[in-house]
Amino acid sequence: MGDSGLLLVLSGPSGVGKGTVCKALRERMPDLVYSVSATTRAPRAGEVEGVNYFFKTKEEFRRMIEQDELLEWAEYVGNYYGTPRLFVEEMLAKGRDVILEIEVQGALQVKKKFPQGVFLFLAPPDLAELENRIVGRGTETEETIRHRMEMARQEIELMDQYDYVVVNDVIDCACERIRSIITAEHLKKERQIHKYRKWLEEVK
Ligand SMILES: Nc1ncnc2c1ncn2[C@@H]1O[C@H](COP(=O)(O)OP(=O)(O)OP(=O)(O)O)[C@@H](O)[C@H]1O
Ligand SMILES: Nc1nc2c(ncn2[C@@H]2O[C@H](COP(=O)(O)O)[C@@H](O)[C@H]2O)c(=O)[nH]1
Repeated sequence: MGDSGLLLVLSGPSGVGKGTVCKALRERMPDLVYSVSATTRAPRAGEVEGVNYFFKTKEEFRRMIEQDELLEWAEYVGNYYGTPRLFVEEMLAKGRDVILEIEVQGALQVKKKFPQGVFLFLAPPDLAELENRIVGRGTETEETIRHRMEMARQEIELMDQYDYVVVNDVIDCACERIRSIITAEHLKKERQIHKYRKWLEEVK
């Protein structure tokens, strides 16, 4: 057992507010490292290469898969999304807490590879509010909104596979709930490390 950082996986349906809550959380917890994903989706207005995403062609993305450069990846509503593996591993090894903001198929892949991660499902107050948020963001076509809402219904069914469900009713409240979870997970980990060191001393 090393002193590596926590791997936090924030997941949930499109439009629930993962990006918004994650941004608020990072402002409150500046030491938290954000994992920038790779995607084949086209950049939205204002999105910056290397900040919001690493934008890739489908060929580039497939090459990343073949060369085992991704911790997880998924095809979501016609595009590929994935987490660059090396960056996450290096940051964790340095003892930094890393947060992934990813959809559900990818989160469940990470859970298989890295069960000691902390898996958080961000849930909407209800489906009508979820749809209001996706529509209100103004980034998707009607067709994509319909597809993302279909995905949301399937994703919500999987929420009991997560360690925590956090309702994003009010941004500040959701953010504080996640902050409390991170604090509690750190205390839990420190207690485990302490027990492990004590055991090592006893068997010396
Ligand atoms: N608690 C909240 N109350 C009201 N509106 C919210 C709340 N949280 C987020 N929003 C709004 O909902 C919209 C979607 O939020 P956001 O883009 O953060 O969702 P997301 O889960 O990251 O979506 P995606 O998975 O598609 O990237 C945004 O317009 C955001 O301002
Ligand atoms: N499995 C992964 N999902 C990811 C990753 N990065 C983002 N996402 C999720 O995809 C959908 C759509 O995102 P959008 O930016 O097009 O709205 C959303 O749920 C993101 O959280 C990733 O690396 N892996």
